[in-house]
Amino acid sequence: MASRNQNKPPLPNAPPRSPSNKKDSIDEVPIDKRRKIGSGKMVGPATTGRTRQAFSVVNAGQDPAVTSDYISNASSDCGGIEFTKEVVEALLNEKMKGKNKFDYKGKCEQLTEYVKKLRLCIKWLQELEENYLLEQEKLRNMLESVNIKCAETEEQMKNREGELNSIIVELKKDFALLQERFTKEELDKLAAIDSLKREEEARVAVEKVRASLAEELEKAQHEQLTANQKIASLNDMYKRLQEYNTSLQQYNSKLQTELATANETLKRVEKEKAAIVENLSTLRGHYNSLQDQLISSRASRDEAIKQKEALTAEVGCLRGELQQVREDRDRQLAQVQALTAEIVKYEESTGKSSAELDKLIVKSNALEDTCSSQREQIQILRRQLAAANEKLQRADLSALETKTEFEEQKRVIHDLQSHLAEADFKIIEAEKLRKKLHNTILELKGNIRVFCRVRPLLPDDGVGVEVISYPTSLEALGRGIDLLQSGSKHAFTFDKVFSHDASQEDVFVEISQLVQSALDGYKVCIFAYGQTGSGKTYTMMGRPENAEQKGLIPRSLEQIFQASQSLTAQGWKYKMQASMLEIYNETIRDLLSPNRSGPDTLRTENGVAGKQYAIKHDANGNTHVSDLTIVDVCTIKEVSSLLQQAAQSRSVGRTQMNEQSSRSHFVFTLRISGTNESTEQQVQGVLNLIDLAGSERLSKSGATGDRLKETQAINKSLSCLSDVIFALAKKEDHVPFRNSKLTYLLQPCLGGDSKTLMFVNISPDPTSVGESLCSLRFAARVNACEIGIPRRQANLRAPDSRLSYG
Ligand SMILES: Nc1ncnc2c1ncn2[C@@H]1O[C@H](COP(=O)(O)OP(=O)(O)OP(=O)(O)O)[C@@H](O)[C@H]1O
Repeated sequence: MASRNQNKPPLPNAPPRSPSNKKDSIDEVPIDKRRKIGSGKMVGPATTGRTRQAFSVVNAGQDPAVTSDYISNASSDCGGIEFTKEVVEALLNEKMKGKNKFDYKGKCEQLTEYVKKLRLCIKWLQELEENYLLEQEKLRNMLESVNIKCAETEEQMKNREGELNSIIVELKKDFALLQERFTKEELDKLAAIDSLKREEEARVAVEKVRASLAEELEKAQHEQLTANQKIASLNDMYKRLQEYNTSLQQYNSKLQTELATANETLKRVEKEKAAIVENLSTLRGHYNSLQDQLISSRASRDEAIKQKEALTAEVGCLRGELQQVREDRDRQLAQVQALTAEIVKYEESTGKSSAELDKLIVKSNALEDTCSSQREQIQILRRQLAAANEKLQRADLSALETKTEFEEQKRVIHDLQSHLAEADFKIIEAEKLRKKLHNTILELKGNIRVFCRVRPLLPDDGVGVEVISYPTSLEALGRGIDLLQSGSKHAFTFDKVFSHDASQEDVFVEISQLVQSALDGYKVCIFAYGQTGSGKTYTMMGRPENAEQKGLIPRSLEQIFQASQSLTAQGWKYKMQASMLEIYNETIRDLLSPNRSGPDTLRTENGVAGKQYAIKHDANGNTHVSDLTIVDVCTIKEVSSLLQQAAQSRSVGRTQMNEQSSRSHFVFTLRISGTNESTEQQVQGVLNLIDLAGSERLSKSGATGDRLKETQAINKSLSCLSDVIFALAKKEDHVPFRNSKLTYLLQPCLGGDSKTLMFVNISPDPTSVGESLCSLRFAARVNACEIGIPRRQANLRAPDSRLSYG
């Protein structure tokens, strides 16, 4: 009985079987074969196939009589009979009781009944045991399979655990590395923030200096203007004074000549007067002598009269002597007569002389009058001359003053000019610093930079009002552009705006630093966007055969080769690899493939037969195009000939908008690897120069057939580009880079850590104003896009490191 019990289901007092904690092993046991085990209850096994007997629940501690009744009521083949421990124990403890000690018959009947019950019980137990054995067998099988599974799972778990452990170890390592990097990045970030702050401060200071300089410049310009005006007015006055001076000098010389002639006349008149005076004096002398003679004659007459009287008296007395006296008298009389005649004559001549004298006196008076009037005139002239001389002196003085003032002004102007030159120099320096700071800020901000270039009007362009203007305010100078469309003005500001008169050199100067950074290990991407015929190819490629009209690509390459050459002195050695491709109708074409002979070469959908040009980006953000021809280049000459080869292979066509329209996106890539033997440094830069195909309206392009297909493909890829830009600008989680070959190829430039610059080319043609507005709006969106912060690919050279891209 004890050995049998081993295979029996647990009795109510036995400890319940621990349920399996493996869910799957429980699940594997069919529901109808599961049993409930509870205290005080015995649940029979479910039937195993043959009979399906439900176990009923029997209460423990049942009365033996009840048990007996119960058993007696049971059917004879024990079907449906269930025994409990108590029933069995009651059955085993049952005593045969007769009516009396000798009631053997009754006892015998009881015994028979008891044996029957025992048989029934044994049969039930045997069945039960059988069932249990079967079930045990099944359970064992199940247990085995579960064990196998368990072992397998355990094995798997062990393997997984191993894997997980190794992953955990790697993750821990990564974590440590990341933490290290994170702290480094944090430190870098802090340093960058610090330097940004410092640069911000410096920028503010520079802005202040610039503002004060601008103010000073303005003041200086104002001063210069007023000085110029003053100089002009002084010059004017000086001129007028000089004219006045010359007229005065002329007048003076005229007066001098007049004075000379007047002097001459005066001299002549004085001479005449002197002669007349002399004459007069001689006449006067003569007159005086005549007067004297007359007086003496009168005296002698008086004497004679006296003598006559004396003689007459004497006549009386001296009659003898009378005759003589008469004769004397007659003689005397004759003499008197003669003298009288002479006196008369003299008197006549004296009268004549006095008339002449009077005349002469009148003449002299007139001459004296003339003389005095001339003297007066001379005095007046002298006074005038003195005044003129004074004036002249004053004029000379003022001229001298003006001259000194002029010299002073000249000196001031010179000072101002040197100040201006200094200010200009300072402004240029400040502008350089501003640009550098601006670049740094942009680098820290991680924005795509946008330069706008407006091409000049071409003979084929439409005529009308000028639609493009440039603001002149200080903050928008050189950075703003205004577009006029149907009377309303749209203002845009970019990092730089080049007007139609900007030369290729002017444009290159602005990007040369960016190109240089490719040599320093940055990924640089410059692409030109714009309506067809707006000058993208001119900007990127230009006319390489003409030194002045060379575009950015040849100029950038020249700079890179020159700079790499000059860096050899510092121990740098560079290796350059060039590749060129075009995306035409969503298909990549290798422009340097030796199998290509020209644009019309027969190609498969994917380019040259058998080649799969698939784009892939690696973890470092480097782009690889499988099967693409990559050429090692050492000189600018080599690259130039490759560019020529590519230009010949490129798909171009004639459209209504452009004679030589690019029908594909052209991508030039230069990979630069630099190693410094002395410092063990390594840098890996990439320069991507991209000339996009021009956007155009189908209605305007007038395209049909293949051209229409091309135009649709171009517009689709450009619309994918704008979708990407919009998603980036909105910082959406999903950016649809994979929607076109162009956007997928540009993914590291648009969403990565490269330095990216976009040229938006604009046509000034009034009929293209709609397209220009679209381009400018798109460019403004691009300018607002944040990409990653440019990262330099530089490291210390590992002992066996090699170039890893190609
Ligand atoms: N800055 C400029 N100075 C002088 N000529 C220019 C300038 N920009 C463009 N052009 C002239 O304008 C015409 C169109 O320019 P270009 O072919 O570069 O345009 P595009 O934008 O590349 O057009 P597409 O997208 O159709 O290829 C050319 O004849 C070019 O020489």
